[in-house]
Amino acid sequence: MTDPYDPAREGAQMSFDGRMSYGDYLNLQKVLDAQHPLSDAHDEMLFIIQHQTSELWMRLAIHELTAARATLQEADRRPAFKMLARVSRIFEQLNNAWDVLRTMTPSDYTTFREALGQSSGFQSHQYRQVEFMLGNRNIALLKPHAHRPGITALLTGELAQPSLYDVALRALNQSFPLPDEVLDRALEQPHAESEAVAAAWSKVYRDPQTHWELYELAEKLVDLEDYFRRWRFNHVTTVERVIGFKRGTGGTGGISYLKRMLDVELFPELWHLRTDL
Ligand code: HEM
Ligand SMILES: N[C@@H](CC(=O)c1ccccc1NC=O)C(=O)O
Repeated sequence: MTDPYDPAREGAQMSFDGRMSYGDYLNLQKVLDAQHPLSDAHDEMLFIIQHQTSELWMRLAIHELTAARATLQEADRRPAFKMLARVSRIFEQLNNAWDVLRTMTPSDYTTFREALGQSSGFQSHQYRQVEFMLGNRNIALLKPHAHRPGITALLTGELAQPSLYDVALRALNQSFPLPDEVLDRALEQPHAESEAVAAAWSKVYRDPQTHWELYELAEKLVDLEDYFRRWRFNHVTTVERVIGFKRGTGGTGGISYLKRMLDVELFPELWHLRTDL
């Protein structure tokens, strides 16, 4: 009989007493100890993990968007493109994750929906931060966080900073001067569509060779919004599939609210210029 294969013979480290191991580095004890279903429903674990993993990916998206926004204000903007491409891939990842959640039927969900009380993704502060960073700003949506001063400060701080699109427009302004009302807008509000901005981006798209960096930036933004729209669509479709037209636990009309959000345009000029090219 041969001895069982032992990776230690070729040097695998097998002793972690006093040495940092995989779980230590990743703080797995904390992460894997954070799932506490409130009911006996089998599918509640799926529901919790689906949301927790989404929040982790959003954490990375915020990290990347923060760095991309800073980099777009530097002399060499190109490293930002890689970060923006990564954010699109994160949304692709979140989009694919709906396939797992879709295995939960309305019958499965109703077994634990009541346990959720009035909690809802509507109160996700990371999601709200992503929306605010991308420029979909609305001070009314700070209210669910009023009881958490730290989070309110974070979101209010976000509304005081230029959005990703604002910094892109400042870059555009260096080649095609834009009106003051575009550059000095009230930051806590969403960007208002502007003909001057559309005209400037159109010039970029009519001569990409000359304006390659702006062209690349514009396409990275369109790509990002494209994936973000798919997330919204997957969400509303899953919601209709699972709860139909019931009101949301967060108190909104449910499908009616989410359908309204499908109309949001983050970078309107970049979509509208295409008709006239
Ligand atoms: C069965 C699954 C789900 C159902 C039935 C559902 C339902 C809803 C409903 C009805 C709303 C509207 C707000 C309200 O509650 O009144 C909402 C908002 C929201 N949900 Fe979900 N959701 C589901 C899964 C998810 C997942 C997996 C995420 C990922 C994090 C998520 C994130 C959000 C966010 C961020 C909002 C706020 C959207 C906005 O303000 O534009 N939801 N959801
Ligand atoms: N709004 C959902 C509940 C829900 O989906 C939810 C509840 C708690 C934590 C995250 C959730 N996900 C998205 O809204 C509902 O009305 O059933």
